[in-house]
Amino acid sequence: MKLRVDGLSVRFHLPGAEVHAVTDARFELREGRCLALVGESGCGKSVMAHALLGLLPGNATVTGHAWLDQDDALDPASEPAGGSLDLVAAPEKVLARQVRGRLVGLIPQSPAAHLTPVRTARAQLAETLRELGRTETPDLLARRAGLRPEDLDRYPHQLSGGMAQRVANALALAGDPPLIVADEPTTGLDRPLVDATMAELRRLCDEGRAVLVITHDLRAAERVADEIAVMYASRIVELSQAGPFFSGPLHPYARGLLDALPSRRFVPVPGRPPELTRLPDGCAFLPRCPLATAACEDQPLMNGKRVACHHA
Ligand SMILES: Nc1ncnc2c1ncn2[C@@H]1O[C@H](COP(=O)(O)OP(=O)(O)OP(=O)(O)O)[C@@H](O)[C@H]1O
Ligand code: NI
Repeated sequence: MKLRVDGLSVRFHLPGAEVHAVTDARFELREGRCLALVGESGCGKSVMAHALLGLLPGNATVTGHAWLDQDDALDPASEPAGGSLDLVAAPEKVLARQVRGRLVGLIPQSPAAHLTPVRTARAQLAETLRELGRTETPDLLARRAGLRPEDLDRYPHQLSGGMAQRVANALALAGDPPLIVADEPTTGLDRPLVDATMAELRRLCDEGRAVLVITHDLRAAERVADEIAVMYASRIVELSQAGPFFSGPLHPYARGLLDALPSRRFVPVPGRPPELTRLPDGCAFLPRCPLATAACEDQPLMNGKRVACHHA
């Protein structure tokens, strides 16, 4: 299994404005690997994830491709067997019946908010298993996710943050999908739970799944990721192996993000990102960039390199 995102763009149409939420994203992610997508709030991370699952609202236009190559999927019986499926072009029927939960599992941004308040965790797991045509019991699924059977008798408001996270993980894994997308899986969790969640994602990866984790917690990303994609104002501006990235980020924005960490210089990137309704023709980071020159009025592109910057 391999995900190949190729020229993916998302625009939202609003009265009198167009939001450039994702622009020309390109990356690959294969089984056994974890890619962390990092960047400030509002840069387009969740929109990218939702585009892969066909979960965007009606005012969105998605262009480009997101190929899911399934030649060696975890479960060879999964439909459609073999071949490639373009998640962007796939009709909703295919996404609903074959993709969501079966090929791509989503661990949503706030797990508790995605659980139905009036039903126990067990009832929700049972329903998801039934929909996916799986024969495992909710208890087995829960045990794999680190929950005790008695936890499943609880309603969402009776679950701690960590337990709600585990229920969300169990739901995302119910259909044994080869690709997991985790959108800010550690929001609101304390440090030990962040570390436990990251260790769990790493385990899913080491079992042979592909994991795309979205986070603005670089320390968490460092613990789990093989590769890092840095997003700024709708574009991926650096795409690198994790080791070289953390020892020497190339994009001035990526350097700024790392310098902002308490364990490093603890100096935030000055200024604010631009509005996605009014992006400049050139480099969107120009007004905040210590390296900017007149050359930056031309949009820097990755063109197969690690970084989109005229000066890095
Ligand atoms: N339905 C929509 N209509 C219009 N604009 C939208 C819609 N959904 C998202 N956006 C805009 O798309 C941009 C990207 O949002 P997104 O949720 O992907 O950010 P993010 O990087 O995930 O941020 P965060 O870290 O805060 O979750 C934002 O400017 C947001 O306002
Ligand atoms: Ni988000």
